[in-house]
Parts: sequence; structure tokens; C-alpha cells
Amino acid sequence: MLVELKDIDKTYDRKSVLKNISLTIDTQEIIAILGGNGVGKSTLLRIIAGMERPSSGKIIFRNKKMNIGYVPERFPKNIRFTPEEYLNYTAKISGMPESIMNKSIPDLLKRFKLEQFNNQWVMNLSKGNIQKVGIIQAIIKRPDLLILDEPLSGLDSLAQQELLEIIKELKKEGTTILLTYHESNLFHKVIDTTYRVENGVLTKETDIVKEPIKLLEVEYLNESHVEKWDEIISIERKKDKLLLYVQAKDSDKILYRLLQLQGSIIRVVTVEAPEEDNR
Ligand SMILES: Nc1ncnc2c1ncn2[C@@H]1O[C@H](COP(=O)(O)OP(=O)(O)OP(=O)(O)O)[C@@H](O)[C@H]1O
Repeated sequence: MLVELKDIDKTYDRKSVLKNISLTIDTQEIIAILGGNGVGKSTLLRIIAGMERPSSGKIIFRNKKMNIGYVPERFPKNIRFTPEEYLNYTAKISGMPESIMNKSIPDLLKRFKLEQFNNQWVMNLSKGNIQKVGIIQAIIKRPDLLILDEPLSGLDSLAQQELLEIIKELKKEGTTILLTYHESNLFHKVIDTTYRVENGVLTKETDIVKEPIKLLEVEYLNESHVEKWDEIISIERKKDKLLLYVQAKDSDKILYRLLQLQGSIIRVVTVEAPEEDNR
């Protein structure tokens, strides 16, 4: 057990938002908290991150000095530093050794394609790029627990893919990850446990059957045509080919659309159950 929530209630101005929530988070687990708008997902994440107190209930952390990385839904916008200055500054404050800082900050700026903005203030970047700075800030310290509130919002598909890869790497290194998202299949393969918040109550989704996945390999097709299709779990580019992963039940529909777009289908294969993999 890394964190345990016991009977957490949260009330704002007599409005009950979270009711009697109990949850155990294990080491190296990736947990998704899903639910409609305004159901209390962000409130729950803020409570676990220690940014807000519950009205009643208890949170027990495995150790008192747990390193938590938290990326809010909206990262503060008014930062008058360049991304690198800001990340160096916050890493220094959190006591990170310079040798690690000097390697991991330029590395992550590059992975998220932010090096090109190194002569601009964070406040002048786009929403997605500001979000990336927030994500980097939370992950450079290799947290025990990483909390991401809607990390996909505002990120383009390349950055989303990069984030997915980073999440897999962090898990391998021992990080536990808690996140929320809307309408995306991107995380489907890496999520260990999904919970839903509804009317303030948290329930575990136990009956999600992991469906077989098909890989569709296509040529002569622009990624922008397909990246908005909800049925696509993930997209990879390999030279001039696109590798599309879809649930088996959606593959005929997607193949039909690809042919209409004059894409050339190279192969269609059923890949094994969509568990954590080493692609
Ligand atoms: N500081 C606050 N003061 C008063 N009410 C609040 C506060 N923070 C959240 N709320 C209320 O609590 C409820 C849950 O909000 P929260 O942001 O946690 O929901 P959410 O599930 O994250 O929503 P979304 O998906 O739209 O981000 C909302 O009705 C919101 O108005």
C-alpha cells in the first residue's frame, strides 16, 4: 500500500461533493478516476495531493516524506521565466541535485519539443505547451506518486504519445500514477484499475473485459485524418507508415474509412491482449 483513503467526505458550502470515499493505492499501480463534469474528480486528486483537506476522513501515506508530483487541470499561466529557467528554479527549490537537473531537464524539454521555446516566457506559450511544462515539473523529481488531472487536454497527439511512453517508463521505475481523463482510449493499455465517481461516490470498474486489439498498418495516409477518430486506441508512425491500434470490434469500420481516404492497407493483425507491452 502506498496511500490509503478512509471514509473521505468533502463538502463545499454545505454542498456534499465526495461521500465516504475509501481507496487503497498500491505501489506501481496506474489508476484512472473517471466521471462526468463536476462530479468531484479534481477535488479528490487535490485531497490526495495534499493541496486540500477533506471535511472528514483520513489519508494514510506509507511514509511521511512521500514525494508527490501533481499537475493540476490548469497549470498557472503567469510565469515570467523561460521553460528551462522555471524548471531549474523549481527543481532547485525541491532540493534536486544539480547533476540530475542538468541532465533530465534538457532531456525532457527535448522529448516534449519545448527546446525551441527557450527564449520565451512560459506565460506566452500556448495552453498545450504550458501544460507540458507542468508535466515536466512534476516528473523531473521522479515522484513516488504522480497525480495528473486531465493531462491530455491541450496536448497534440505527439505529446500525448510521449506522455504515454513516459508514464510507462515511470511505472517501470516504481512510480504510482493517478490520473483523470475524458474521452480517450490512449491510456486503455496501461491502466491497471479504473474507478468512477458518480454522485460523490467512488466505485471500482471490475467488469471491464480487455478486448483483443487489432493492428492496422497503412501507407500513404496523413496522421491528421485519423487522429481525431475516437475508436483509435493509439497511433504510431514508422517512416511513411501509420500503425493504428483499434479494438477488434471497430476494425472493419476503421478499415472501410481508411479505404475511403485512399489509404493503402499493408496488413491487419490481431495483437495479443492489450496489456502492458514492450512495443
Ligand atoms: N474551492 C471550491 N469551492 C466551492 N466549490 C468547489 C470548489 N472546488 C470545487 N467545487 C465544486 O465541487 C464540485 C466538483 O468539482 P471538481 O472540479 O472536483 O469536479 P470534476 O469532476 O473535476 O469536474 P471536471 O471534469 O469538469 O473538471 C463542483 O460542483 C465544483 O463547483
